[in-house]
Amino acid sequence: MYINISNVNKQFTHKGKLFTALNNVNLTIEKGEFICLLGPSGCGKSTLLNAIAGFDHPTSGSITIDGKEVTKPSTRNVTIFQNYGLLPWRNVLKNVELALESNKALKSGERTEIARKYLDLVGLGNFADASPHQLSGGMQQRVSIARALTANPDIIFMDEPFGALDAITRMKLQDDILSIQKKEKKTIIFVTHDIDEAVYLADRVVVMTPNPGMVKKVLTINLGPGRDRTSDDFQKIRNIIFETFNMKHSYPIEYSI
Ligand SMILES: Nc1ncnc2c1ncn2[C@@H]1O[C@H](COP(=O)(O)OP(=O)(O)OP(=O)(O)O)[C@@H](O)[C@H]1O
Repeated sequence: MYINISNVNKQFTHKGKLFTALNNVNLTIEKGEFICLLGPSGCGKSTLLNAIAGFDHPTSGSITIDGKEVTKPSTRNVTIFQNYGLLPWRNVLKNVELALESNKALKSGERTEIARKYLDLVGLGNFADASPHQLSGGMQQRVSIARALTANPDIIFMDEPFGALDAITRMKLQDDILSIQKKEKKTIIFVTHDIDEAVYLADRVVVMTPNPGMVKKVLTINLGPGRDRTSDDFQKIRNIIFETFNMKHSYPIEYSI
């Protein structure tokens, strides 16, 4: 067991009222797993992600990574958000190099070499000199993925990273992150409210429901790599998740071109 989340509760006080954002969450995650935290708005996905990443603390319960209690964010891990987080005054390469600037053991040339390797990996080798504003949203998110990988993290936390992208770009980036995961074998914890995205990406989907935020079901997705969104098995898993949310579609989703 790599990450252990044990009896985690999180309460917030809002306008004098106590609100339970996470109710008795128990979950273990193995090294190298791709985990999707899936659920509707307000079910506590980001709250759970932030607690595992050390940005916030549970009200009670414990979270350990590699046997150590999480008390603050670790430089061993990185988080990718929806809004890319690139510095507009730096070119693409310098944005990626940012991940290595605190590592004083590296010479500037070495930093550049590592950053270029990951820019190539995300298919943006030819855009090293571009400014972030010259790139599309999908390309900007690829730069932030390259920057995250450059730091050689143990865990990559992703909070709805593709939420601002159009459907086609989103599918392309889903494929990119899967092939990167295959090459780099990182542990990825990925927040989404998109059922198809979760079933397409995850080794396991953690289905969460709101009021109070809790884990309703954990589904192991045994579809292997190269998943087909239109296959019967894919639709079956999708239906199980819809049922969990009590909103099962009785008709198959249509695909028309
Ligand atoms: N700092 C805070 N103070 C008060 N309430 C909070 C705070 N952070 C989160 N909440 C509440 O906790 C609940 C869970 O929030 P959270 O952001 O984790 O949900 P989510 O599932 O990630 O939703 P979304 O998909 O909309 O981002 C929400 O009802 C939210 O209003």
